[in-house]
Amino acid sequence: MTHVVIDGRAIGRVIELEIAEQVADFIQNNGRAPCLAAVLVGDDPASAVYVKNKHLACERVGIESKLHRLAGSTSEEELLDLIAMLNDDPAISGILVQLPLPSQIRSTYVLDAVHPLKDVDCFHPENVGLLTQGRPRYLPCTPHGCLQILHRTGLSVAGKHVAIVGRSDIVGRPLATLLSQKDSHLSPEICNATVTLLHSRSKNLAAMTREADVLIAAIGKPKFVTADMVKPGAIVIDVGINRLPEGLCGDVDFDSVAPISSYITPVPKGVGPLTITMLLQNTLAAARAQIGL
Ligand SMILES: Nc1nc(=O)c2c([nH]1)NC[C@@H]1CN(c3ccc(C(=O)N[C@@H](CCC(=O)O)C(=O)O)cc3)C=[N+]21
Repeated sequence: MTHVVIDGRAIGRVIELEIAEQVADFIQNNGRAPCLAAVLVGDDPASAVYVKNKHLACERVGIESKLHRLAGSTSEEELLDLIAMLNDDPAISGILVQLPLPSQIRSTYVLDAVHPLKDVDCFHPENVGLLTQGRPRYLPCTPHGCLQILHRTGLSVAGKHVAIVGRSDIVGRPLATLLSQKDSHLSPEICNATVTLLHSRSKNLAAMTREADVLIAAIGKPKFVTADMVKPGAIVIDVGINRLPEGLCGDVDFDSVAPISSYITPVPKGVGPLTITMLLQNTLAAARAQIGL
């Protein structure tokens, strides 16, 4: 079967052009640019790459970005103090606390402390609640990236069986919420899915993934999804980013799965770049929200 390898980087660049135009309008009307504050605690090399990619993406669309680098030994209280300062600073539109945080810091406490209007990750319970009720303030970046990939490739999930492997608060669960909702802000084709949310305790996992028209892998296990788990002709979206000695790889065994898929996202240059593009969109939305737009 012929399959299409979806170019997430190219889709991201198209959306960036749209965002750049809106950022230019915002600057013209308000005399200043939206500004993202990124907080990086410790020196995890992968986190450093992501934060740098986010900074470069902000530059491309005209969003300002300020990086706050804290030592790996930073206390929860010190981090909360910084967040309180960023919450109160009218020059800051959005706040991103890069995960994972060092073990002495309780992520939940810290993420709950970010002002809901500045919560560009959509991790705050108020924003998760709004999302769940179908009236989102912000969409979480990686799930939104997956929706955009489907939408901009002209694919549909309406009425189809979507299997998501992985129930994380950051990807799997919000994605299941969005895809199964009655309405979509993007298009009627990107909602109304029948969603199966699979996880480490699921029995007969492969039997269920094989039933899926759209299979989304977000479990953080390198090459977990193999050809025998995929229905021929399925759309396969790989959210995983794993660092192996031989390089980056996703949660899908690309070489065996690609030939039986109809559409598949690669790693890198699949969902990853879209995650960052959607962060830019949320930062612009946050800047607007703060001036009551
Ligand atoms: N508060 C918070 N928000 C996040 O959104 C968040 C986070 N913490 N912690 C880590 C994960 C992971 N994540 C990625 C972002 C960009 C790429 C990305 O740019 N990927 C490129 C390549 C990157 C590379 O070379 O490593 C690609 O797939 O082509 C990947 C993964 C955001 N996350």
